[in-house]
Amino acid sequence: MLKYQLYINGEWIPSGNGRTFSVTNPATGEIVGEVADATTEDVRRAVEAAHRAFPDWAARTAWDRATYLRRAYELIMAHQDELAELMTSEQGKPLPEAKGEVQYAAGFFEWYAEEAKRIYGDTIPASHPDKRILVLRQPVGVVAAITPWNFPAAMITRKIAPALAAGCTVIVKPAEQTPLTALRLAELFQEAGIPAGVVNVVTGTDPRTIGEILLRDERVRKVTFTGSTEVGKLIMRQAADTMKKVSLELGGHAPFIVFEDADLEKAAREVLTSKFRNAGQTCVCTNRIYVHETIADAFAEILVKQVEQLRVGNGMEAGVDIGPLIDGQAAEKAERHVRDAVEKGARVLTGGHRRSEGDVHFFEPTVLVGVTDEMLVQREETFGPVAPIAVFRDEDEAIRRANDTPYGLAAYLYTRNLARAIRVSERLEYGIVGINDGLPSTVQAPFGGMKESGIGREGGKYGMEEFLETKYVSVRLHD
Ligand SMILES: NC(=O)c1ccc[n+]([C@@H]2O[C@H](COP(=O)([O-])OP(=O)(O)OC[C@H]3O[C@@H](n4cnc5c(N)ncnc54)[C@H](O)[C@@H]3O)[C@@H](O)[C@H]2O)c1
Ligand SMILES: O=C[C@H](O)CS(=O)(=O)O
Repeated sequence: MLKYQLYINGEWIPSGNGRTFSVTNPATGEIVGEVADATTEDVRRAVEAAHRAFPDWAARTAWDRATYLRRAYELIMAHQDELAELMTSEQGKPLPEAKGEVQYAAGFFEWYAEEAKRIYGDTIPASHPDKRILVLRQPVGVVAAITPWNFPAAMITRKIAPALAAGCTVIVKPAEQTPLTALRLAELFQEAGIPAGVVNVVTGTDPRTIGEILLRDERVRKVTFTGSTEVGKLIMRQAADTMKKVSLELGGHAPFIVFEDADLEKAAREVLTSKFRNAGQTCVCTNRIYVHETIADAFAEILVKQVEQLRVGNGMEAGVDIGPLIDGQAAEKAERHVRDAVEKGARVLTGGHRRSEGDVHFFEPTVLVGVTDEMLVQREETFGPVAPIAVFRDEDEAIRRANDTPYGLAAYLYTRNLARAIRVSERLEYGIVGINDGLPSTVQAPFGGMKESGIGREGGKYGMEEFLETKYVSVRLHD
């Protein structure tokens, strides 16, 4: 069983009170790790370490910082099999998905090792002959990064790679369900030679208190949070007291619109990819499927055939497509959404059953038809393997219903009509739109949401902006 301490100021140290907490495998219920349960003093020590390390790290050249990021990329890739198994053991996703996430996570270090060298400023023609105008881009400072359990590696590297590239230092607080991957990554950052205090990892069972300390400390100049909209709103309120910059990657409720001219087999494949990745536990998973009324029955039949090929089980086993849900609450929510839909008139074409034993919770991949917008599944993020199909009559109706949600993270549509694809993608109120593409996420593109799905973007050149301040320097030339 893996045992980890806190990683603060380049050292591995126990919690101030020696307390630890267990990490369990959601597929078996077995304890797979024991990690330190940080005290308030430990968190303050991490902030102090990041604060002290910042001036030197910020003063290094971008080329110097880039060498560390590149080495981190190479180390993550060299350990991808080990990291994938560790991830599956604590989060449950099938091993091939875990390996894909590790490669995706490493990709942010590869991308930002290059992007570090392209943090350009400006000179602006002055309106006064004796003045010169310079615009500098400088690192924000100490960053607090709070991350979720569903992507234990990528949600960390998508934040800290640009932060380090910009010259910031970071305190990472991973989810209590999946700290092992974060701590193994910290070992690799240490091996890459990233200086003490530049990256710090604190783990704990009291995220509210840890968050309050990080948000209250004026030395922390930026908080970047990925998680539920509810907690994101709290973080945003807390950040106001010391005017921290915020990046919030929050909940989603993605619609997938299948138009009457779609290739039904291909459209069903894209819906399947988007809906059932990580057992439906991704923020960009399709949550609502709107199918044109003329093709709804044929589409549902094809989707069911594809869904019934999916194998549910322990993600460590070859051939498993759907791993366990993270906990009993997740299984209860999926069950509640199916029950509510059926009570209000929906029909289950496949799946619909929870398989729970002790702390282990599986949920069959499920397809519902006859879904209407009054049902919970159409109003709340399911975060589970439930695919509800509703029908629509025309394009305007589909767009109106797709936009009728407080969320605005990802949306999808399938059509072979180019004009319609562009027209609809422009009218969808979402930060990410997939046209005939159920898996748009990639390191070089901006990832993020509108409305209550968040603020800011991660990935690509846009992700660097979140960790930079813009400084205007005016120079008067005196004789
Ligand atoms: N937009 C994205 O990129 C993205 C990515 C992954 C997950 N999510 C969203 O996250 C949710 C699921 O993840 P989750 O269950 O880990 O979310 P969560 O909000 O419960 O937890 C996220 C992180 O915040 C911490 N946290 C919890 N309460 C806190 C508090 N009061 N103060 C400070 N930190 C606190 C947790 O320990 C964890 O590290 C879903 O809604 C999903 O859509 C969004
Ligand atoms: O759950 C949210 C992640 O951002 C998923 S993705 O792999 O980036 O699409």
